[in-house]
Amino acid sequence: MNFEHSPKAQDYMARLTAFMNEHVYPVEHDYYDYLDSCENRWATVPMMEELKAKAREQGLWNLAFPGSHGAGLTNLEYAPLAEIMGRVMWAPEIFNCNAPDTGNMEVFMMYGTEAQQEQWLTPLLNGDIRSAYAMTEPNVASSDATNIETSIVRDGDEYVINGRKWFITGAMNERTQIFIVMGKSDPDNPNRHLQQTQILVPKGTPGLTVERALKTFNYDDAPIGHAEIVFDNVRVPAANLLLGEGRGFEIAQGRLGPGRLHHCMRLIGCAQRSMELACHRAETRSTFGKKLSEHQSVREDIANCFCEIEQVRLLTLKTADQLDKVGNKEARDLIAAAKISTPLTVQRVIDRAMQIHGAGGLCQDFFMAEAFNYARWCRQADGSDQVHMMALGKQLIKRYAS
Ligand SMILES: Cc1cc2nc3c(=O)[nH]c(=O)nc-3n(C[C@H](O)[C@H](O)[C@H](O)COP(=O)(O)OP(=O)(O)OC[C@H]3O[C@@H](n4cnc5c(N)ncnc54)[C@H](O)[C@@H]3O)c2cc1C
Repeated sequence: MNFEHSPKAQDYMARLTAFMNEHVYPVEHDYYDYLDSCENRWATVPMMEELKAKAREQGLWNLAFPGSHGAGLTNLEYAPLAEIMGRVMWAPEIFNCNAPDTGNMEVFMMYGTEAQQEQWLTPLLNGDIRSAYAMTEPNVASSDATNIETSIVRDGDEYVINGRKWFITGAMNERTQIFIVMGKSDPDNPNRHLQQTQILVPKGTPGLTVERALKTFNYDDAPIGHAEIVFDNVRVPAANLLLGEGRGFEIAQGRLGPGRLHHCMRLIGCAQRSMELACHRAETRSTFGKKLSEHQSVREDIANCFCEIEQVRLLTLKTADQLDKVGNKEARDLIAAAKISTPLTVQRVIDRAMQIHGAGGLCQDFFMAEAFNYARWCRQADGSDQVHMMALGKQLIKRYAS
């Protein structure tokens, strides 16, 4: 096993770190100040557009795609880069590497027609528009995609869509132009994995309403956001179908391999930065006659942070390597293991770092509180922990029981 990053990855890591040091960390809080003072929290943040232009100029753009659409990095090479971006909550978008757009771009790459790619993939790759992926519904347990109730019904040359979705990331943002919507076109099909269909709904289509922004632990994640949206007799041309009727489940499965792992990679960046901040804090404040860093329990907390970060980083790197070598399907056990372990572990690491910071660790002056929120919601987004455990456990029992 070679634990060294490739020369190409090392080159990108150095350039990305330099970019973060020069252009991102110094304005990290300005970004939030702008959002707090602007009139529309869902509008484009001018600073973001300036940073995107700089990143693109420096070739730090579309780093997530192994193929010809981006920098041509493997998943293994991308992992340390996503970790570096994950150190600032809003940084991935600067490099066009943010969720859910990377996952949605992959959907267009894998399943889009040429016309769909030209209309939606090209502007997404250019960072000119944003996109949303609409599957989860408030009225059914959406962990089980076969529960989805939104209907997609053919009517002549069109499809008619009716349903309600929530937690749709990106739907609040003014630049989001396209919704990839999962619904049922054949609810009575005895094969419950052939009931679903995915279809493209452009923003502004009559009957599509963004009703409200949802918050997690009171974070609205502006300007991206997570929204509740309604489809009321929304009509789109039949050409907006993705892949074909009844193939929605297949697309959902294909979409989530790398996307799930990208969250893990970014979360490791959150954890690493939290640990580093905790070390700094512990060294610079004192209680009961000695530095915090000299108290045994503080050293233990920091040591445990390190141990746990190493564990999930190695797991994530191994999973990325397997994704490159054997693909999504064959690497699914490791993807599940990383998806189960990383958010929970990172949550624990950040929690320790917050504690070492005292009351300050819980407030907006440090990035830990928002990062904790991110780790916590990653235990639901892209599938609840329990669903991944169910699938992984089933596979393992099948493999080892006989
Ligand atoms: C911030 C955020 C952003 C999101 N972004 C998007 C998005 O862009 N698009 C989108 O479509 N969705 C999005 N989601 C939704 C996410 O994908 C769903 O929340 C997730 O799939 C779970 O569905 P549910 O919320 O309906 O939970 P339910 O299906 O109601 O599950 C509730 C709980 O039941 C338990 N459970 C379920 N199955 C099992 C089992 N087999 N064994 C044991 N326990 C079980 C688990 O504890 C689970 O948490 C987002 C969620 C969050 C929090």
